[in-house]
Amino acid sequence: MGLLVDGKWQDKWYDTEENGGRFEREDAGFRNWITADGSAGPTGVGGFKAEPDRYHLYVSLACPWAHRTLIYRKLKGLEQIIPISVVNPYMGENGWTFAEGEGVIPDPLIHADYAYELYIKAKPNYTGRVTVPILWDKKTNTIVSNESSEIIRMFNSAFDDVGALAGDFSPASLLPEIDDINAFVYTTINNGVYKAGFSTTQEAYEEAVIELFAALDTLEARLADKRYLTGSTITEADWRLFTTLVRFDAVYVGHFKCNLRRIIDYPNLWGYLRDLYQVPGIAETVNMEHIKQHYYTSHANINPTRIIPIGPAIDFTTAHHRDQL
Ligand SMILES: N[C@@H](CCC(=O)N[C@@H](CS)C(=O)NCC(=O)O)C(=O)O
Repeated sequence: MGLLVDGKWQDKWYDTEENGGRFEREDAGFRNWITADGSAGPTGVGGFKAEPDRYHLYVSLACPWAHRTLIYRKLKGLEQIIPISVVNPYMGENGWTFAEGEGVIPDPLIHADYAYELYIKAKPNYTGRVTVPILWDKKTNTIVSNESSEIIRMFNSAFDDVGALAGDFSPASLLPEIDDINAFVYTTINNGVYKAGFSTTQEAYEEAVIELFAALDTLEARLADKRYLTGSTITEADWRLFTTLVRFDAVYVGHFKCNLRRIIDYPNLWGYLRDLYQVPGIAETVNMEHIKQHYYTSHANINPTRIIPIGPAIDFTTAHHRDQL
């Protein structure tokens, strides 16, 4: 685990000392957008037109942020249009690597051993953390974006005229509501589990866990009479919540000490999670081996023995009956 400083790799864990033991996530460094006509998106520069076989996506199957992009790639039928590479689940002193392992797909473009090489190739003096997902442009040899929330918005519509499947998970009419839910879910849940797990003081940990479970309680109530977060259709808000929920009982309860309750203890959230998991194509994007291996072996300060628990035995495929709502 580390970061690049002026294009040089440094092996360093997150610094929580300045914020009373609190983990603070750094903003992503590459924020351009692929658009249908190549014009600039909401941030960054233009020049990234949606074209088949121009872009490459680097992901970790363990990472909840990268998982969002894999879900959209699947649902929008972008598999032929945007190929992927998959990093090794173990993130050690060199950060993410393409070291051989089950499920790893090496980098066909610059044949990188380490993900940080892609960042240096894109920007030789890059300073910042080396995170996945990474959306790469083969034409200009650079990173278009390393911000998952923006990559999924691109995947949602930019490729619609070049072979993507129909489907809009952030329709204009629901966008304000989706954005509100996203902001709440990001702070309290998506990033909340990390704030709990990476905190280095009791106070910071408790603050995060209490906020996290209050948020889960709120969503449990919301999902009592709504099949999905905004109502009867699946939106981006659901997919963004899904990638955290699907990891929760296997990893966040034990490894990140988010253990007031499990997702299976919440009848509505548990049914909702199974409902989303059973959407065609989604189960294939969930790799529980990579998920468990990554967390339990990569954070030696949290789990020094690197023992991976064998449980819990969870079955995401049982009937959910949420279609009756
Ligand atoms: N804001 C980014 C965050 C991505 C992120 O933090 N990914 C994690 C993996 S789950 C990572 O690569 N961490 C490496 C590090 O922080 O050094 C996004 O949503 O795309």
